[in-house]
Amino acid sequence: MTAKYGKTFGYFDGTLPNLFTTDINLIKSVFVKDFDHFVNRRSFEVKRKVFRKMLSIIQDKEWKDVRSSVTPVFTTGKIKLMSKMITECANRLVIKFQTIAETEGKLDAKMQFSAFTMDVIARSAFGMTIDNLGGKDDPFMTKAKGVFNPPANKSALIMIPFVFPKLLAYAGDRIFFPKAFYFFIDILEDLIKQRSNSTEKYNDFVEVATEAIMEHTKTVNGKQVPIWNREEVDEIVTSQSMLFLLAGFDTTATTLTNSAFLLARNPEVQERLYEQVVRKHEKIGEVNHEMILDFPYVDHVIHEVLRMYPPVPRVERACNKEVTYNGIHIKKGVVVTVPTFPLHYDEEYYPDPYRFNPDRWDPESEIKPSPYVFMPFGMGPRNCVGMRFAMEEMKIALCTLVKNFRFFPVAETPEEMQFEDGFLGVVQPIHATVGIESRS
Ligand code: HEM
Repeated sequence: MTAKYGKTFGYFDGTLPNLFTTDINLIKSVFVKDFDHFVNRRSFEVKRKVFRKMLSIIQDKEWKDVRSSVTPVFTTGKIKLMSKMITECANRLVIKFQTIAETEGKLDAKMQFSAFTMDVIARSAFGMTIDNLGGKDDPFMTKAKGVFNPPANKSALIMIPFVFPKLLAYAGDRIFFPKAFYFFIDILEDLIKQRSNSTEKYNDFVEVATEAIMEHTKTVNGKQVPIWNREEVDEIVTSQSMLFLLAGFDTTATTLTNSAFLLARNPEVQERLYEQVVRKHEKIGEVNHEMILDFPYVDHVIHEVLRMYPPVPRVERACNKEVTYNGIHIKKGVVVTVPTFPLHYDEEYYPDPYRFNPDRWDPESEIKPSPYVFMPFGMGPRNCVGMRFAMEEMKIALCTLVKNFRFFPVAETPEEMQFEDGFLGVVQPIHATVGIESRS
């Protein structure tokens, strides 16, 4: 579409006017400079308990209050605490991959990385350690499939609430919130009840988020009082933990899958990363938070994976106050959408865009892209709140795996990554099988 109509053009999503753009100046204005005109995404009428409080759905002042309460969960200090648990999960993954390397010699990357990210989320958001994750009868994975890849995603009907958002409260409710959700919500509600009677320290998302949200105060008659009562705090924490699962599971699993694929297809990048991991490991002694702290090459590799295969194909903002840019008048109610694939493959911003080239992210590089045209995590004050956690998780997982294993293409590995059809959600890689051998 961008090749045919240019960087900015309009169309209707049903009744909803939508302005598509990959124009750097328009992106900068909408997502950063004039954020107060574009605070929300398109609005859905969600009435269900828990879902109605999710950060991605709530709007305006309520969004600002919850966002500023959840943000402290992802500060460096808190991430450092949670990173110990990520390292443990990555070490468990090594044991599993060792068996796979010795027996099958190839990896169903999407399945294995889904089990890994579920392990991390189960521990950090659900306070649980699960044995046999990724096993055939593991309920966490079975229910997660019901949530992430519902059969309805293959039907255009799932677009109804997007095209007619006011209908979500009625028509789309069942499609969007399948029963599998309640498996996770029940676990969270039980966990929060148990925790309220305990003094133990857990250092996980539920604990850190509860503390941060309870600390959030407002001024009433010159006094500081909590914004939310205990019941509201519990609902907000349950919502954000569910959203953690929704927003953090498939996106991270997909990016790790795409990384294994791109490393298998680009052995020179993989070897360079391996050599640098080994050197760092000799200094620090293990793959952990300290090791990945000042490690630019692993950053560049993951940036390039996210550029080539951004898991979220569209990022949007709804205009709440009209504004005009260079003759383009944007009225209240218009949705501005950035399609991430066309943006990340625009030759003006990324020379030789089909080449996997982590060096383009080197600060010394002549072709280093502008931050305003890189949107795997969205942009501006409403960008992905879990970005730092996701980067920590992916860096620890990649460094741990590259240190222990070598990925390579096998007969099933496609020349180029193929993606599933679907109307919503994360861009799903298919045929993501890669060969794996142990380095020891
Ligand atoms: C590779 C991993 C991930 C990718 C590519 C990703 C991508 C995105 C994108 C594109 C958005 C929309 C941003 C915008 O509109 O500007 C978003 C929002 C969000 N993400 Fe992520 N995400 C990832 C991991 C995570 C994780 C691990 C968490 C939770 C810990 C998370 C929580 C959220 C939340 C809560 C929002 C809504 C933010 C708001 O509306 O204020 N994401 N993410």
